[in-house]
Amino acid sequence: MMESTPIISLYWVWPVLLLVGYTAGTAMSRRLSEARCVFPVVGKPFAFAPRFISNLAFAFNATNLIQQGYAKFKHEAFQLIRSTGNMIILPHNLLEELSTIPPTIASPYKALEHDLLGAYTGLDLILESRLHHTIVQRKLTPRLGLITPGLQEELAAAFDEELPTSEDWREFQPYQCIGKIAARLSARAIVGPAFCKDPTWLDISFNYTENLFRTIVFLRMFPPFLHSVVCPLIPAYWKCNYYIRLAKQLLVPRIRELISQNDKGTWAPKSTEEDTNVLHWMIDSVKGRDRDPHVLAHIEVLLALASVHTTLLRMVNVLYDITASNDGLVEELRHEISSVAGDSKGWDVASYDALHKLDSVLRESQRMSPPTTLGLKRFFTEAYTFQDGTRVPKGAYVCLPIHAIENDPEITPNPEIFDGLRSYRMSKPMLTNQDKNSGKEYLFSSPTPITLNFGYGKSACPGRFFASLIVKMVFVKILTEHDFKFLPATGRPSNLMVHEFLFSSPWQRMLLKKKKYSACPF
Ligand code: HEM
Repeated sequence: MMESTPIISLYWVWPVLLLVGYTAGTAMSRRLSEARCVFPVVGKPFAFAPRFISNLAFAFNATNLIQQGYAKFKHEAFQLIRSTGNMIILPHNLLEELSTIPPTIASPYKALEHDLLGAYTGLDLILESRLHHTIVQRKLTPRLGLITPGLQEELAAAFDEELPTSEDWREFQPYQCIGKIAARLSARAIVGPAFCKDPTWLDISFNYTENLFRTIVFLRMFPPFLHSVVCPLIPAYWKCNYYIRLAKQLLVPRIRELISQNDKGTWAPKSTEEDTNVLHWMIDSVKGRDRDPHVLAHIEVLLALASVHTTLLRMVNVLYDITASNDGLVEELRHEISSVAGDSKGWDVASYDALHKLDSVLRESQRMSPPTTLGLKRFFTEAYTFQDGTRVPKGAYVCLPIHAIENDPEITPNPEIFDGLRSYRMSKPMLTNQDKNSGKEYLFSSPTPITLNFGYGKSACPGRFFASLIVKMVFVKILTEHDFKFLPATGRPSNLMVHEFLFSSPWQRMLLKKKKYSACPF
């Protein structure tokens, strides 16, 4: 399912394009962005470094540059340079105000579309349709209890098919195996049982994202005015478009059929296993321009983009983090699962909510290995002056250094140490409280002023509750049915950092064996 693509096929073209692009781009874009902002620039390797050198420095060293900027300008804004324009990095104290500026002025989705080069990757649909957001927020999240049994069934089948089942130690590649499991879990919720085992859908839902990131990582090496020239030369770009076409071929006939039945009043989703999925809810609720089978199929691909690799990254990192911790954490998590299972009559969505220690591990893992080191990304469609006088010009791309904030020793003591039960210890005194919301601010799925990986405020990730559920599901299963360890003489692999993104090595191997007796509660 997961192929590796050589990004560069016409190797001689690249040096020529780089040279032409950078010569022109340096002059143009410096004039465009630096002149408009008064904020200090961080990340120039030397005083008169041309823009392309600063862009390369950002591509290969972004995390350190952001950290340096944060250390130097903690309470004021600064700029970082990348090929697609300068970024204004705001100080933490502007978080509350930034998160309440209406999207018509500070747009999160224009920033996302800009980041993921929407015109080339198909992501520009999010500027026209917000259905992917509303459907997750209004339909999927309130129905997590309803879909939990189906997800558990899918997970059990995926474990049997994708992980080694031997009771002796066997090598496996966590990214590859868990990638397939994450794709199947997301598929069960997004496209439902009719398509969730379909190899074509699983291929699309995994490889569209892989190729999207290959395209943007490569394209961002070039100034924007060269993107339309460079793009057709990148195989990953063709693949992105191919996967969107393939998704339409696969899903459109079924969507068309259901829309027609829905229009005639002969079909509406019931509470059956078959109908409990995002695709069916969308068809039933969508109106106007979005009621187009091609748009709906495209939105399905965007939902796979939003959910598969984000949850995969968390699953793989949690596995590495708990394997690396030699303080009895794994046993403590197993004990928590068995005591929650023992205390409750059945195993349902509430049981996952009761796994406070596991929740704390997820949150700590995301603090140390987030998907991106920058967050609260906003594109300003008009100039704006913050209450403290910080002025952002029209057309500015603005964000917060969330990884630096969360790992600031003044906010998180000993931030370099993975302390799986850090949040659990803070929430524990409140857990006995009768108030259901008590301790909620320490949850993995709760954005707070110091935990910003899901965003913050109204535009925070609507899929975070689903993400929390399926990551916990995977760990309940793996902890109760398997033992795992690193290969001899190896340890926790480092994260791969490119631009502001953190990736996980796809080739890493570990050892896994199935326990003789399963204590899995589902
Ligand atoms: C650990 C996993 C995940 C992380 C870290 C994550 C993170 C984020 C972040 C940072 C945003 C942008 C928030 C902002 O604008 O400030 C976002 C948006 C979003 N996420 Fe997630 N997410 C995760 C999982 C999911 C899942 C599983 C789904 C779907 C079921 C999902 C669906 C979305 C959608 C629909 C948006 C809105 C995009 C837009 O505005 O166009 N996410 N997510």
